[in-house]
Amino acid sequence: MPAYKRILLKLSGEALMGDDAYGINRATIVRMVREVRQVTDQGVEVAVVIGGGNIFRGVAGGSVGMDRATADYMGMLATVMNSLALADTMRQEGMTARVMSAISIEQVVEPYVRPKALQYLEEGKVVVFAAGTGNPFFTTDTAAALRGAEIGAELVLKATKVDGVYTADPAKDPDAKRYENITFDEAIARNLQVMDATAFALCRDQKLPIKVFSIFKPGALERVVRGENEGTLVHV
Ligand SMILES: Nc1ncnc2c1ncn2[C@@H]1O[C@H](COP(=O)(O)OP(=O)(O)OP(=O)(O)O)[C@@H](O)[C@H]1O
Ligand SMILES: O=c1ccn([C@@H]2O[C@H](COP(=O)(O)O)[C@@H](O)[C@H]2O)c(=O)[nH]1
Repeated sequence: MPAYKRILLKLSGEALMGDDAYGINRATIVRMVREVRQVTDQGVEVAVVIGGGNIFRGVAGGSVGMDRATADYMGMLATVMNSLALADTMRQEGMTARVMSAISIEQVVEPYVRPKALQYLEEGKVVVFAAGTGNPFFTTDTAAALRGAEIGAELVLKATKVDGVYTADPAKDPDAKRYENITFDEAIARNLQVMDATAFALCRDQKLPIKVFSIFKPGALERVVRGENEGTLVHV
């Protein structure tokens, strides 16, 4: 039995690369979509925000010397590409998804209109929120917190490359220890980089809990949705 009726799933853009150096790995995106299908099949309403780190980030190497806002708009466009790929893969897997963009690009995807998004969710369609918040100097983690609050999600699920929140970046520090749960205040005070502080602060203020877990661990998403012990819970 699912423990939640409506969730906001933040999917790592970087994880989409799989073992490739760049872009979207076909087998990886199909695997991710099948994980999502396991929870939509149980009647859970799912909205998705996907990152753009597999293509472009405003603050990454490829943007050195660029105007920051311009680079950030490129990053937002990268998330539109990932959103289109995700929705199309969902279609191929027999699901119905709608992409809604925070920036105007109407020949490609429909604009984000909150009541329309709520209608799609009530109809059982997956809604993919593209282009982050629509503003430079933000991230898709903050977009996940924002849209999660707007649609009344009960939980934000951050599906990423690591299996929870650690005392330090586990990709860099082999001695890092994983938290089972941690408060927003502690995550912000310790400057834990798994999500940005803006996203943590927004979720804290809206009392919207976050689960951080690995997108590479088969069945982990379904276990989180069932309320089982998986990943790290960040809470008020
Ligand atoms: N304290 C920490 N605990 C867990 N992970 C951490 C921590 N500090 C840094 N990280 C790193 O943060 C990464 C997740 O953050 P980030 O949002 O950059 O990734 P993502 O979700 O894969 O990105 P995107 O969707 O932007 O492509 C992890 O892969 C991990 O290496
Ligand atoms: O609200 C937003 C969301 C994203 N951006 C830019 O896009 C890239 C990719 O997003 P990630 O969250 O890093 O995956 C990000 O680096 C920003 O450059 C944005 O400007 N505003």
